[in-house]
Formats: sequence, C-alpha cells, structure tokens
Amino acid sequence: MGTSEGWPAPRPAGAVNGRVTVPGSKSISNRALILAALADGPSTLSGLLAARDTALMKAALVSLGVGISERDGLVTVTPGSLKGPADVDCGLAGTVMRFVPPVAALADGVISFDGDPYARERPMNVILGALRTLGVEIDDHGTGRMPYAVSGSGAVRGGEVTLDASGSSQFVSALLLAGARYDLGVDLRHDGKPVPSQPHLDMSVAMLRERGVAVDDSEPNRWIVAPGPIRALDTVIEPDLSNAAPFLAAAVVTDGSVTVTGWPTSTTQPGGQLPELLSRFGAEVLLANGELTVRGTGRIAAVDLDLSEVGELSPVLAAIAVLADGPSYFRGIAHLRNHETDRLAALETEFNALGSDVTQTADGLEFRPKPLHGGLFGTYHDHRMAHAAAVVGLAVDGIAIENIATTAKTLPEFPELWSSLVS
Ligand SMILES: O=C(O)C1=C[C@@H](OP(=O)(O)O)[C@@H](O)[C@H](O)C1
Ligand SMILES: C=C(OP(=O)(O)O)C(=O)O
Repeated sequence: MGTSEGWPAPRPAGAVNGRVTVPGSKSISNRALILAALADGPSTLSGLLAARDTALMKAALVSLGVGISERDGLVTVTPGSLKGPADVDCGLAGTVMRFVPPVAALADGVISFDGDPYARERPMNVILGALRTLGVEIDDHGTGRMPYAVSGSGAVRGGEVTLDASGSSQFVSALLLAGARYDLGVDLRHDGKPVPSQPHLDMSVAMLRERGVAVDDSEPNRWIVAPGPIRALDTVIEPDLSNAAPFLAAAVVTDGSVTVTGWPTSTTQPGGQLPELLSRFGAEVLLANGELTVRGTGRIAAVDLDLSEVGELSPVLAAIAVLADGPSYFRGIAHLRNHETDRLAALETEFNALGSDVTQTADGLEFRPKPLHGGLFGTYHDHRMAHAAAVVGLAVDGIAIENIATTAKTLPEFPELWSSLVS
C-alpha cells in the first residue's frame, strides 16, 4: 500500500453494490473529548473515532492532566486539574489547533502548540486574538500562526468578544466549547462575511446543551454561553457521515447501489445533507430503518450548489461533478483555501492533470467535464483529496493515489473498506 507510484485506485468492471459501516464522527468525537475533559465527572464514550485527529486530541488532553482510559471499545474520560508545562502536537487537525487553546487557557502553566508543516499555514490569528481579549496570555511571536504558547493561570475571565469567523466556523466552536468554564462565560459576536459550516456550529451548541450548558444563539451571529458546570455524559458517537460520502458517491458514479448503516434519524453533521445533495446529481436516495441507500440512475446531472454549510463534502462532490453530463458550479467555499491544503487549488490542479477543465473562482469551483485519463493524483496530506481520487478512479482507468495513508487523519481503514466495497 502506498508505493512511490501511489496506490492503484480500484477500477471495478461494473456497478458497485454493497453495504458499509463507517466509524465515528471526527467532529463529534473531538467535541465529546473536549467536553468530557471539562466536565464535572467522568464520562464514557462509545463509538469514539480511532484515527489520527482523535489520537492527537486524546494526547493533548492527557498532556494537560486529563485521564483517558480504554476498555472493550469504550473510552472513559476523567477530568483532572489542568496543568502545564505541556507540548501539544496538533498534527494537521483543525479541531485540535482551534479547540485545545481555549482549554489550555484554563490550565496552570505554559502549553506550547505545534503541528505538521502545513499546520503553520492554517489561520489561527482570529482565535488567538479573541482569547487575548478574554484575558488569556499568548505568545505567537507576532505571527498569528503556529507555533504558539498559551500561558494559563488556572482561570479565564471570559466575557464579551467580537471576531471575524468567516475563515472558519472552528473559531466560534472553540470558544463556545470551553466558554462555560470561563468566569463570565462568553458573549461572542461575529462581524464579517458569513460564518461557514453552520451544521458544525449547531453541533457545538447542541452538544453543550445536552450537557446542561445554557447557550443563547437566538440572535444571528451572536452566541452567549452562560458560566457554569459542564455535566458529565455517557454518550454514543454517530458514524462519520462525511466519511460515508465517498462510499455513497461510488454508487452514483458506477450506477450501483450503496447502503450506509447506522444513519442517524436526525443529526447536526453536514453529511446529513448528503441525501439531498446526491439526489441533485440525479441519484435515488432512500432513508429507512436507520440506513441510507443511494442508487445511481445512469445519469450524473450537472449541479449548481452553494456548499458553504457543508464545505468538507466538496472534494468528494467535486469527483462526481467532473463526471457529470454538463458544467457544474460550487459556490460559497472560499474558506476551503484554509483547510488541510488549499482545496480549491488542489482540486483544480489534480483534476486538470487528468484532462478535466476545472477553474477556481473567488469562492468556489467551475467544472466543465471532459474525458479523463489516468495519472498519479496528488493528495497534499488531505484525506478528502484521497477520497476524491478514489471516487474518480472508479470511472477512469489508471488512477493512482499519492500517499493513500493520509486517509488515517479521520479514517485509517479507508483503503480496506474501499477495496472490499468496490472490488
Ligand atoms: O468544527 C468542526 O468539527 C469542523 C468544522 C468545519 O471547519 P470550517 O468551518 O473551517 O470549514 C469543517 O470543515 C471541519 O472539517 C470540521
Ligand atoms: C477541514 C477538515 O478538517 P479540520 O478538522 O482539520 O479542519 C476536514 O476534515 O475536511
């Protein structure tokens, strides 16, 4: 697996038909870990994702003094008194680099943060600036980027802060998740272009409320988190619906039928929009008995989609769009330039290298489908670029995926799950 020539993407002879079960949601897992670490007692988490991003989150919390133990697939988190010094490796995980500094601010001591080389390119200035306004001392050598150190004094004043979260919803989520533990809570206002990824904001608010925290989000672009305890909660993590996307896309691009088990009846995950999005591409979708089935219909329809709420689905949806029967447009995703890589540039470059005609716009992508040929698809340390390559590889001979191991960020089993579904 993963030679210098890349991982040969499976190219099935016919339709892909099958069932798949995907592991726990990255976004819910890392929120559950943070909230359990800040809670008023131990919490047991079932179905927690085991992947690089969650391993980094667990290691970060343990280094701050939180107890985490695992038995029979259950993870028990026992809050401890948060202390430095500690070094936190963020890898390339937005949820670690954004969500942990507001927790580190509650520790007593200096907590230093660094990560993968590209992590230093991902914007942090908004969250670091907001934390300073809330009374936290941070040294980032004046860069607004990694590496940085948070000097905690064991408590954070909190209170009012205005920030521009148009670059990432994670700036807001980060402050909401820790905010109840600040002396004054937080009263957060967004001022700027729209905040992307509304489902992820709803996820943060819902998970806080489930743990007894009072959050007022009734006014647009304002979130008030009351100070108070975060209740410990034993919980079951939903499957990662964004990681289900490539498997469902396999049905769309091969005229097959794929069922994902354990589909929640209601969810705050952006993947909850997949049934609607995939039907826009012409697929038939059936959500019944806790399973989602997607069937290809012999036609991949061109689309014009605003993906601002569901940006992380864009790479896989782009792999469908390059195979569609006409030009497609993705809008509202300028912030993807701040993800694991500049995803707009990466998708444009890699699909065009296969013969497509994809162009970046100010806030999205335009696709003019062309016959594609094989080649080595670069992934830029981005799990979802690898997923996109695997999807297009179902329909085009000779696609190889560079560094398939990058899928370990959120789904280490991807190569095996993919091969067993599509081969
Ligand atoms: O809060 C979260 O768990 C996430 C929020 C989103 O970030 P952006 O708002 O930066 O896109 C999403 O893309 C990311 O994969 C996970
Ligand atoms: C943007 C993503 O990740 P992160 O949590 O690192 O921001 C993603 O998983 O698509």
